[in-house]
Amino acid sequence: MKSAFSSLRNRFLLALAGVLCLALLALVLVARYQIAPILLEDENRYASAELDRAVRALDSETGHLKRLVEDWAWWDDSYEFVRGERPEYIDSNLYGDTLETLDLNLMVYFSSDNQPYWIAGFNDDDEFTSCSGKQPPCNWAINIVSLLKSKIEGGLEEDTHTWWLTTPELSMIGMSPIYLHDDDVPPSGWLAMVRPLSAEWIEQILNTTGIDMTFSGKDVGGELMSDSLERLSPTKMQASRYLDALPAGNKLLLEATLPRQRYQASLETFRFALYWTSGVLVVTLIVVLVLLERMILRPLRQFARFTQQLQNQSNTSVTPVGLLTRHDEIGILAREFQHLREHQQRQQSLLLELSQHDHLTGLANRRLFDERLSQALDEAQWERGSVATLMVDVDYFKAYNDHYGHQAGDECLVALAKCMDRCFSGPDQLVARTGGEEFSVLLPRMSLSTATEHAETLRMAVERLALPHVASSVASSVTVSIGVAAVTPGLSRDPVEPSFLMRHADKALYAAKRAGRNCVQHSEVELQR
Ligand SMILES: Nc1nc2c(ncn2[C@@H]2O[C@H](COP(=O)(O)OP(=O)(O)OP(=O)(O)O)[C@@H](O)[C@H]2O)c(=O)[nH]1
Repeated sequence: MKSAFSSLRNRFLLALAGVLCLALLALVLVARYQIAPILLEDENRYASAELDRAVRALDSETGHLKRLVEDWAWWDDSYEFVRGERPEYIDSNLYGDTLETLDLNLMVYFSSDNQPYWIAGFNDDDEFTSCSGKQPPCNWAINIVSLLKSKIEGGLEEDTHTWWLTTPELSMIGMSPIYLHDDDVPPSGWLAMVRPLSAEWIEQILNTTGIDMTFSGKDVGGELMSDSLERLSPTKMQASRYLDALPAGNKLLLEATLPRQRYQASLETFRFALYWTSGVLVVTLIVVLVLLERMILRPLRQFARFTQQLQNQSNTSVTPVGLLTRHDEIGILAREFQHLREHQQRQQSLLLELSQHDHLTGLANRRLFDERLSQALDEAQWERGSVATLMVDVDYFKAYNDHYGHQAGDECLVALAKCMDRCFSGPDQLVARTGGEEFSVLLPRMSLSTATEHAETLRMAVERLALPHVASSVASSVTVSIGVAAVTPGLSRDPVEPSFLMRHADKALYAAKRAGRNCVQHSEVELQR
């Protein structure tokens, strides 16, 4: 688990996925708390506008009834009829066909003292009756007549009035004062017409408006009722409006079932945008990951592999060219790393040089001499060859220092070192400063006699240098004593140790010193066979 999160790619993927989820959550929250309320508010306005449209259609219907009732009420014959001056009016006008043609189920004439003068209409059994208001056959209309009478007595401000009626059946009422056509005389009574909201009438309204509506009467006890909207399903909603109606306390309830396609279409558009946005975000995530992999992670892994190679294998691994030639930050990192590595390699070689060489003469030091002697002995072991060594010591060097000074002593040592280097410049031959004024020479693949000859050559070469040494008891110039030893390791039962050979060379040097100095002595090496 820990290693999964230590991966840059996994962490980046996780971070991007988190950002993606947050973005989607933000979109959903915006949809829920910003867009959905706007869409619902828009739907409310749409429902209200549809109700207004339905009400305008109903107003148009009451307008028709108003004009109809005015036509009759402002007819001179009607005026004379309610005054009792035209009894033939009944037979000429008030019969069943007339009401059917006019879509009415009741006509009531009120006399000027607000008493029902004549009633014509269809009773509960749908039989046409026409009678004086006080006669029993018209008792079926008593309730509605008394309702209209109370309206007239309550004082009507306008000339013509329309109302909705809820009982005994849903109807609309139109009333008008009865006037004489062209004389400016007071009205003589009232004419009321009642038109039922028949199935045919409702169907016609539905066709005209295109709105699916139902009508019902409600006794709300005079309460103020406001519009309401109920969302029945994702595709349908029901908008309701209460219209003033008679008798008092009643309302005509208009319920319109409306489609929700506006809301659905907007929602669908938003969903579409949401899906596309999500898709684009996911594609962006994938593209970013691919770019991250190609531009950053892959070169970083290559870089990491290279540094592992440096640790595990060798220091000679080459920094991949692809990394060095990049122009971005990874390229800068690779180049800086390369510079650091080169600097480190230079420091390393310098340290190696310092650790293996003598700083005064530049010759190899004892450490390097011992290493190379050991290698030479190993090789000679397999090749069955011999290895020779010389030990060279400056004669009376203390006296030289005392006489010429330490600085001159140093210069003398440097001159001797150069001389020895010149004498032993063959392959694998090595001259080392192994002590203060003591030098050692490694001569691989060389016998004791040849090495002794070379030692003699060196001794004479030093003499030829003719470095003045007035404090010496052996000569007027600087001289050296040389001890020579050689061994053939292949002849030995056990491996020959470097110290073993050097002990013999030291022994020979000691012999040369005892022999009066400025001479060469060699030592025979006896091996355990
Ligand atoms: N100038 C100089 N002197 C050194 C250096 N290293 C050692 N010496 C001197 O070399 C001298 C060696 O003296 P000894 O060991 O007594 O040997 P010697 O005087 O040469 O006598 P024999 O070896 O017996 O001939 C000492 O005085 C050291 O101070 C060096 O790097 N520079």
